Amino acid sequence: MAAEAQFARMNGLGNMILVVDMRGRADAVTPAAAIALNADPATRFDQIMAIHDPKVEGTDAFIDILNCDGTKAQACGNGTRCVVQALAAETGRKAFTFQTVAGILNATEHADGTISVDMGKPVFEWDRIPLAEEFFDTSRIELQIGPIDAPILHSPAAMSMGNPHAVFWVDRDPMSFDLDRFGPLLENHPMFPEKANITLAQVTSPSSMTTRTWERGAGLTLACGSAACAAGVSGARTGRTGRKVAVTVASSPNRGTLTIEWRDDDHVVMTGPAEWEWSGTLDPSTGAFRRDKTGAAAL
Ligand SMILES: N[C@H](CCC[C@H](N)C(=O)O)C(=O)O
Repeated sequence: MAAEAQFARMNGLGNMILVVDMRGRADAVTPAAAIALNADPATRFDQIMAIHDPKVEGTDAFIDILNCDGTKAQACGNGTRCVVQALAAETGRKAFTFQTVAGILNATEHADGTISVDMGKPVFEWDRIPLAEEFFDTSRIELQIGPIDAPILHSPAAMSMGNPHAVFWVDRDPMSFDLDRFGPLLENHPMFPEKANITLAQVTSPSSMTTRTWERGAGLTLACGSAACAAGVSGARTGRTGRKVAVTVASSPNRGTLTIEWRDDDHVVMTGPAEWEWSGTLDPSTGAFRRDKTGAAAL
């Protein structure tokens, strides 16, 4: 048993997030705790964002990210917005700098409550995504699913946003595809030695698209922020869209939208909402938890 840690159940466009306050202590949320928390309907989640004391000067915190199957993720856009909202509510500050295993992220809460996260630079080199095969141009890799002469999904754009992504272009609503069937096959395809997050994207105008994602380590989620970044960047990279797009996440409640801008300095900035649901305390080694009685937004 470990000392209890405060946590908040939050969401970003429906992407279910547990923000856990691990500051001032040396232990970590264990994979076993993640699996136990995910098994309880009250705390079922897509990602845990564990806030640790900063490890490098100039950052406010180190963020450890776990998927609901207990594996680690290098990036989580929706979860990062949740962390910003929780820390902004606690401190009154509006701007934060975080360290993750994927690098340093700057984030800001705006006056209207939306949050922008600089998700860093996209990575296109095949061996850094990583892919199992060498591709000079990863904006359209050879990979398909379905009958060989009439593939259902084919030629995705591959890239890393800190975590690996494949974006398949589709010409109808992404909700009309059996992503629960294709998702696991593609996530675990030998092309992706570290697996991949699989997104279907329908371009609806030069400045808008609709997406749906099968997440590595989490399956079908209501929304995935880093996938929206990957789709936005891939749209611009392949000439389908401009560098600023409204990404409607088809699977999210009310088909919510994230704004993705691939800036001229190569950084990708994601802007969208975060929502606090309730708070409690948990044991980060076992996942045993208690819900707070108070209704106030807090960690
Ligand atoms: N939901 C997250 C992505 C989690 C990524 C994770 N599934 C992985 O790369 O293993 C997001 O909003 O960006």
